[in-house]
Formats: sequence, structure tokens, C-alpha cells
Amino acid sequence: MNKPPCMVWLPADHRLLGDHGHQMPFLLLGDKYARAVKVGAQAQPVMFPLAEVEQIDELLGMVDGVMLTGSPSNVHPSHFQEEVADPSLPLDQDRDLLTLALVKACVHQGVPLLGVCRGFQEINVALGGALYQRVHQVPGMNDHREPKTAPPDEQYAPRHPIRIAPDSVMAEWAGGTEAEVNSLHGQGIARLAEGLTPLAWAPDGLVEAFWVKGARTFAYAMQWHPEWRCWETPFYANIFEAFGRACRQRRSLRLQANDLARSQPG
Ligand SMILES: N[C@@H](CCC(=O)NCCCC(=O)O)C(=O)O
Repeated sequence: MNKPPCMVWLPADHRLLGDHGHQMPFLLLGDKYARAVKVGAQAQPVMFPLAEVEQIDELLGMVDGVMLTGSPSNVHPSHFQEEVADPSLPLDQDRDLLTLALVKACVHQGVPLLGVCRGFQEINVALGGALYQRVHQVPGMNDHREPKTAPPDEQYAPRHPIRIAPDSVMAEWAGGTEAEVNSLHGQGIARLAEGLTPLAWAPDGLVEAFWVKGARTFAYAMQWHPEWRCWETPFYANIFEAFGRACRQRRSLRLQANDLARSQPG
């Protein structure tokens, strides 16, 4: 019998779309994130629209991994005990409510977890860290934002080098302790949560990747965007291939558990 596909949950963004006066709520997932899961991790992306915190355990029982994507919206600063610094920047409190709880559930249950950009920031905040709300206004820090009016190819082009921890799995994926990565973020890690091990740094010292300490499975996140045409960049492809392997391992365990449950009397 064919195995069911590996399923990876990508929580949606909540956005109002439409012209003024007629904006309607939508649930959005970027094509490039779903495509990187499908092509790079060889898994099936799923969204679970309107998923609620109370459903997390039930829904995690149906998937083999979770990917927290990037988004133009910011994590609400109240989650790291700050006031909103720039009210003109978008927020997505519905997403925060689900993803910050989902991070803890994935870590506790050993579900493969990949965080990208906003997802990287969500994991840090969920585990007790804090963010710079405007990295470019912090003395000594660079501007990590993308050129807003540039075409996508330019926005996602390599922007700055990163230094990667030697002898780390990130260095294995990169094929060394240096790489050039894209950069599309205005927020960044101000305080790394205690349960996270930094794996890469930008030239200004900003943490650009981490590992969830002691994780029983894949639990990595990065500030840059490895999903961007991941099949064209070996470093990025290696990240998604490793994520896919971890998801397939979980699928085997999940299916064994399901078979065992079905074989039990009553
Ligand atoms: N809003 C946060 C996170 C930035 C981020 O995720 N950028 C990607 C947006 C477009 C996309 O989804 O690829 C910040 O500004 O730091």
C-alpha cells in the first residue's frame, strides 16, 4: 500500500484585501514557501485555515512537520513586553496567537520545525527571547531591509555574508563557515531565548540562525529566506532536504503509532 504523503503545516497569514471600503479578510500562504516544501522537502504543504490553539495537538497528530514562514507583518511587541514602536508597520495578532503556541507544542512533542524570517523571530519570542523592532535604528546595526521598489529577483538576491558556527550542521549545509544570504527584514533578534543555540551571524553581529537546544528532531530557523528558489542554491536546498528527511522519519513513527492503535482491541 502506498504511504500517505509527508504533510507539512504552514500556518497562514491573516490579511485584509480589497480596495478601501471593501476590504475583506483573507488567509494567505506565499507560493514560494509551499513550493519549497513540495520541491525541496518532497512533502505536501497543508494550511489548516482558521486553526485554533485548542486544536494544535489534534492537528499535529495529522502532520509530519511545521514550517513557520516569513511575512511582512511583525510579531506584536507585547509578546516581548514592549509597546509598538512604529504603528505604521503591519501586525498579525491572529497568527501570533497560533504560532507562538505551536512553537512550544512542536518543541515539546518533537515535531520537525523550520522557521524562516518572521518564523525565526516567532520561535525566539515564543521561547522567551526579544526582538529589535527596527534593527536599522539600533546604533551599530546595519539596515537588513530589502529595496522595497526592486523586483523580486533583486529583493531576494544575496545581500550580506554570514559567519557560520564551525562544525555545525548549518556549516555542513552551507559547505563551509561563510555564505552570502538574502535579507528582507526590519526586525531582528535583540535577546536570544535561553533554549536556542546561535549558528550564524551577520557582519553587525545580528544572530541570523539558531538551533533549538536539545531538539530530538529537526528544529532550525534562519532570518534569511532559503525557500527562495531553493533548488537553485545548494545551501538552501540542503536545508529543505534535511527538513524533508526529518519529516519522513516522523511520518514512519506516526504511521507505526496509527497501525498499533488500530490493532488494539476495542
Ligand atoms: N516582518 C518581519 C519579518 C520579515 C519577513 O518575514 N520578510 C519576508 C516578507 C515577504 C515574504 O513573505 O517573503 C520583519 O520585518 O522583520
